[in-house]
Amino acid sequence: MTPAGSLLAGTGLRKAYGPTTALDGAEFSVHPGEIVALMGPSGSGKSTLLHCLAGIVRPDAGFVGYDGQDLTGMSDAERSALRRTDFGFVFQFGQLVPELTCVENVALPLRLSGVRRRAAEDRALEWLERLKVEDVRTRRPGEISGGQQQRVAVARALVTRPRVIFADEPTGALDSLNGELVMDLLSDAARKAHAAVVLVTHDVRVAAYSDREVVVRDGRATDMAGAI
Ligand SMILES: Nc1ncnc2c1ncn2[C@@H]1O[C@H](COP(=O)(O)OP(=O)(O)OP(=O)(O)O)[C@@H](O)[C@H]1O
Repeated sequence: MTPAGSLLAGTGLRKAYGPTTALDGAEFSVHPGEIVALMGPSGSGKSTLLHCLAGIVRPDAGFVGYDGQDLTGMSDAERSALRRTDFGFVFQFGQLVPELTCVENVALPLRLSGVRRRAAEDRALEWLERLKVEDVRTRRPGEISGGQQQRVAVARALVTRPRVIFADEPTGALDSLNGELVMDLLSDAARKAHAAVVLVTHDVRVAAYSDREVVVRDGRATDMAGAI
C-alpha cells in the first residue's frame, strides 16, 4: 500500500477548492527517521499536501497510506483517533487552547490518551524546559508572546513522541536562536525516536535540516534528489 520502507505515502493526490486546483496528482513518501522539507512558491499546494497526508483534508482523488492502513478510507472518527495517537502537529497559528495554562496545553494530548494529571503535567514540564519556556507554564496563551506560543506548541506536538510530525513553518515566529532550538528538537525526534518529519518551509536554514527536499509546484511534488 505504501512504497517499500516508507511510513507515510500519498499517491495521485488531487484536491480542488471550487475552480482552484490545489493538488494535481501529487506523489509523496517519507521513511521513519527521515526529515523531508516541502518547498515551493506561495499557493503551490504545500499546506494542502501536508493536510491531506495528515488526514485533516480529504483528497478528491488518490490515497494516503500510513503504516499499512488506508487513511483515505477511514471514517472521520478513525482519522482523528490516529492523529491523536500517532501524529504530532506544529502549525504556526491557532493550536493552543486559550482557556488552558501552558502546562495544561502541553499535557492535554497525554490526558486525552488516559495519562493521569500529575504524570502528564510532569512530562509536559520537561518539554517546556527543553523548549526553554518553563517560566510561562502557569500563564495562558493570550498572556505570552507569539514566539513563546510557538515553542509551547512544539512541546505539545512532541510530548506524545509521535511517529509522524507535521510542521508548517515551525520556526515562523521565532528568532534564529529559538529557531535552531526547535529544529534541533525536531531532528532529535527523527534521529533518536525515528519519527518521520514532514516540514513546510520557505526558509533555507530550516530546509538545511532535512534529508530531502521536495518541491511543490502547481499542485505536483518533485523530489529534488530525483531531479538532479
Ligand atoms: N480552504 C481553502 N479554500 C479555498 N482555496 C484554498 C483553500 N486552501 C487552499 N486554497 C487554495 O489552494 C491553493 C494551494 O494552497 P496551499 O495553502 O496549499 O498553498 P501553499 O503552497 O501552502 O501556500 P503558502 O506558501 O502561501 O502557504 C491556493 O491557490 C490556495 O488559494
